[in-house]
Amino acid sequence: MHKTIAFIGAGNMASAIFGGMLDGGYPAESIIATSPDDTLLATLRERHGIRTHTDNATAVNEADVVVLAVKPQIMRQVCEPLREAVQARKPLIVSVAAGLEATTLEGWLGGELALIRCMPNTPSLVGAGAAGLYANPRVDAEQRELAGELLSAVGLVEWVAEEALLDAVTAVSGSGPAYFFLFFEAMEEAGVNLGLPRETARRLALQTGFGAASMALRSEHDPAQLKRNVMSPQGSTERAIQYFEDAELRHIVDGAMQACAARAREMAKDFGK
Ligand SMILES: NC(=O)C1=CN([C@@H]2O[C@H](COP(=O)(O)OP(=O)(O)OC[C@H]3O[C@@H](n4cnc5c(N)ncnc54)[C@H](O)[C@@H]3O)[C@@H](O)[C@H]2O)C=CC1
Ligand SMILES: O=C(O)[C@@H]1CCC=N1
Repeated sequence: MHKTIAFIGAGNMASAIFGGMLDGGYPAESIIATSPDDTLLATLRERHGIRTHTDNATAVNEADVVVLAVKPQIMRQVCEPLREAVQARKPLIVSVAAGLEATTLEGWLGGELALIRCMPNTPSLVGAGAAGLYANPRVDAEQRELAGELLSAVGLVEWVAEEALLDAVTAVSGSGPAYFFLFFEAMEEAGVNLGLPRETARRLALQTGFGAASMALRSEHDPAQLKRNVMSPQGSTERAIQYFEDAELRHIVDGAMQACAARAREMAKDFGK
């Protein structure tokens, strides 16, 4: 018997998760999505056959698991009206919101709850997600297993022991897809500058990213060794890697990820009031 999962908010992240779950065989009738946007909900019903509601409390009343997937900015105004429904039913709560702390969410939802904070990413849509999960002390072993199972249907799941580490997960994998998309954009542009047709440059860059990640995931060698294997002595790769090192790419990556994690911490303050 599949648990009924209600996604409160049916945007990019929620649809990436339930889209991946549906592809993995999760029954459409066990998934509910909510949004104030009727047109979006009609599209989701048509495309996926899932159930939808414009009223969030109605969805909570039917759910075993409630996934909070609205923007952090509006989380409070979405959670507070759900107090009664949530406290009556006590479903497992899973928040995918960046920054917002478990105790803040419990407060908005009217008191102590089994709550899992999850930092997923959008490649969940193609079953290649990577998510960091933190369970508050009220989550029991069965709920932990359930959340792990749901998210592992759409990719890698890594549990973290301390809630604060979710800000680091945000910097690595939550926001990470955007870094790679930026890199692909830059590689495509450079390929065009070198004379390739844009579509060719794009396909080659994307396939190379996919190939490098697939290979590294399966290899017994670490990425540093795999990189050295591509660098023939006095060859072309050596020049490119030297250019990256001289331009302090590692320092740039570290700075960008520090900034990302710092913003996640700030968001807890800005939107957690
Ligand atoms: N986009 C990403 O790559 C990631 C996003 N997240 C988190 O996921 C959450 C959602 O982000 P996105 O999906 O990107 O945003 P989005 O803007 O695509 O989706 C938000 C959805 O909430 C709906 N919504 C607005 N008001 C609502 C209400 N009162 N009740 C129910 N639904 C309502 C909107 O219709 C929209 O479909 C955020 O908290 C973000 O921090 C986490 C990891 C990655
Ligand atoms: O940019 C954001 O705030 C969200 C969290 C991780 C990815 N997107």
